[in-house]
Amino acid sequence: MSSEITSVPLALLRAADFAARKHRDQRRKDPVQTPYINHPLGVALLLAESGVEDVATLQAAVLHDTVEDTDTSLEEIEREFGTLVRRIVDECTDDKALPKAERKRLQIVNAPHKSNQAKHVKLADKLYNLRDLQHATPNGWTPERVHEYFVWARKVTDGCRGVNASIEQQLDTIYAQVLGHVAS
Ligand SMILES: Nc1nc2c(ncn2[C@@H]2O[C@H](COP(=O)(O)OP(=O)(O)O)[C@@H](OP(=O)(O)OP(=O)(O)O)[C@H]2O)c(=O)[nH]1
Ligand SMILES: [Mn+2]
Repeated sequence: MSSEITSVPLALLRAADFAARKHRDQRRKDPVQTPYINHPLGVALLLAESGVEDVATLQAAVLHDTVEDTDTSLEEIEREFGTLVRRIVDECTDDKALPKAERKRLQIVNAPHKSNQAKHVKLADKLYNLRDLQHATPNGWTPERVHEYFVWARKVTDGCRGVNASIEQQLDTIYAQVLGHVAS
């Protein structure tokens, strides 16, 4: 299926349908328990609004949390969407078997070595989550935890710089608002 020539709308809607089914029982951590699917769709929308037209990148954005947060395997992603989308999703997937602090550290260390496409997805993922944090505090998060997420996200996105001026500008605006100075 993945090797068939397909239309852009079909490719994107297949990814959206797949992700919606995989995330169907999940909610965001905000007080109103927004459906989880709003997040990956919003990440892909941020990319499209920032001029990204690469279909594999947009599909990977829609699918980026399926392997990390649902029963989806990378083999399944490859079967449905091909090897390129699989690679990008893989690059955006934390190893949940590792302790949380190690996962967070590895995101900072590994960011500069990721592909251009994965850097796009990671930048938009963080932008979406930081905007969420500005609108509502996730259930159970202290102000310190929220602040730490901003500080950590900046370190990850610093390692992804140089791929999309629009998203990086939007991130800098948030960092200036919240952390008081822009990234160098
Ligand atoms: N800001 C915010 N985040 C929420 C909300 N609901 C779910 N999340 C998710 O929580 C993750 C960030 O929370 P953490 O405590 O740092 O990470 P963890 O859930 O993976 O342990 C993000 O995962 P992620 O997308 O995989 O990204 P990341 O862990 O790589 O940052 C984000 O998508 C919400 O209401 N607001
Ligand atoms: Mn995400």
